[in-house]
Amino acid sequence: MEKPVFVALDVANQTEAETLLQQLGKPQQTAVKVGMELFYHLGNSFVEYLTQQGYQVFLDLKLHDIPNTVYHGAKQLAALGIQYTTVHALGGSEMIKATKDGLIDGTAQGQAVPKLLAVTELTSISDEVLQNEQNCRLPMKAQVISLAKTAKKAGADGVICSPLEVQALREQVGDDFLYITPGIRLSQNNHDDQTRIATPAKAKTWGASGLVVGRPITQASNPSDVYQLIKKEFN
Ligand SMILES: O=c1ccn([C@@H]2O[C@H](COP(=O)(O)O)[C@@H](O)[C@H]2O)c(=O)[nH]1
Repeated sequence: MEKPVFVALDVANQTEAETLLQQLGKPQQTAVKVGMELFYHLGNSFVEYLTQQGYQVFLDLKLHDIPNTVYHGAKQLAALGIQYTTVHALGGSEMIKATKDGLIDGTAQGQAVPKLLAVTELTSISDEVLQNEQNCRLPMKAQVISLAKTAKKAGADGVICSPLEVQALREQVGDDFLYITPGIRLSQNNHDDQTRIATPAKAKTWGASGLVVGRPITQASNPSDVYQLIKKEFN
């Protein structure tokens, strides 16, 4: 089965989102990620529109709050018919478990429960920031592995991490877990605000379960060509 390459619809409004979707191709062959920019502007209705059109939808709101609040928030999100959503692993095992419970309780009977991905360390975070600003005593890879183990025990279906960490995660956390990786750049792209990056080919070699790609596609002169190229390189 083809592994998903989610296009991050990080655009300002519905017109821009629809233009991009038209360029990307058939909904049934397109996986999209809705993040805070579009969701805060268009809300649930656009997410429901995407699921009804047949897109595979990853709603990336990175929940991070007390367990009771994320439980009720996740319950609302599950009703949208999405396939994936996110919680911050740094919020701890009770928070992750509450998010999962909310997703289960909010999913209509007969529907699949959205997969819960726990964000480990954001791919924009460097080793330096991890040590000096987060005051973390572990190096990046060990910190990501530790968060992934916590997330797995708490019931998450996988993690968001950099491709740079996937090989070690597969060895230490297992193959029965999803490793979805943003921080994807083609060799000719600049890094933007990302620090832990890799090409789609490297992400494939290291065992990523799926990719998230934003600006390399959305800011390309031909987004469809770049999307197809990345899908081919990764699968
Ligand atoms: O650690 C993380 C978690 C989420 N993201 C999201 O992925 C895309 C990446 O966009 P690019 O333009 O390809 O950099 C974006 O929506 C982020 O919110 C991430 O980058 N890192």
